[in-house]
Amino acid sequence: MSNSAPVKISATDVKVFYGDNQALHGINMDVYQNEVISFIGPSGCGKSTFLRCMNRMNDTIDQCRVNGSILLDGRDIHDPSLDVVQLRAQVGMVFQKPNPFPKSIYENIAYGPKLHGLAERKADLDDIVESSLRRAGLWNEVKDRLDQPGTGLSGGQQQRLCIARSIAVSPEVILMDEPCSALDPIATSIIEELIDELKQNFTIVIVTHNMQQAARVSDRTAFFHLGNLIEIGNTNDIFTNPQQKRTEDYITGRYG
Ligand SMILES: Nc1ncnc2c1ncn2[C@@H]1O[C@H](COP(=O)(O)OP(=O)(O)OP(=O)(O)O)[C@@H](O)[C@H]1O
Repeated sequence: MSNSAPVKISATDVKVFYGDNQALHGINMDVYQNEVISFIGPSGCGKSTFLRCMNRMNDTIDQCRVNGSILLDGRDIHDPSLDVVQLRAQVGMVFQKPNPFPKSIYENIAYGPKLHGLAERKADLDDIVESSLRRAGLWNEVKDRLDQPGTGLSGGQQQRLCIARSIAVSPEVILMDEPCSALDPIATSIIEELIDELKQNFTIVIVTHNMQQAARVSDRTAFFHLGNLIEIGNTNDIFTNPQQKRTEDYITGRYG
């Protein structure tokens, strides 16, 4: 990934507190448009907390306080005039455990576009449902059973349904919090291939515990430790020639 790509998200001195416990100690990071960037680091180092800062999902957690600045396309996401529902459509999120709504496959995808007024006619909605499922690589598997419950799909299919659901509201960034940790190796490799295709159109930030996955899918990798960003760089450099001893210790399995 060339660092000449436009900056999509710019975080400056981001600090996060859960009550008295400080989880992030001043994170500075630019995320570039159409890159895949992985966050790695030992459990509890703040990867998910920082990911959730990017679409203000931490607002939903009691006691959680975020300081610092996060710009999306140059605009402060904490600006009081910003519509947070709109922000979460622009910066979508896919969670560790697939979480389809208890509705039909069709309704899982159609819900967001209806909420955001993206389709005036049923035919427009049908188009969004089909194109989202196609882009998530799921259309052929579900096109004959769109009226059946999303929860009846396999785990890997459910995760692709959740990715399709986030695509349906035309996001620019997709945040993925360990999206494959509940999936078997085949479903995992399908999602990894999908990430590779999605980066043509979206910026993707992924938290993963699986270092091989970070190495396979991401252009850049960021290593976190104890609430600090220790090192960020091209994935190949981070894995073959890390500049910081703590990064090297982690990727070589000396701790964590
Ligand atoms: N909802 C919460 N309430 C209180 N403290 C929290 C909450 N979520 C995270 N924390 C704390 O913030 C710190 C960072 O947690 P976070 O989940 O961001 O780390 P992580 O690197 O994503 O960990 P993991 O890899 O285990 O998911 C930890 O000390 C954790 O206990």
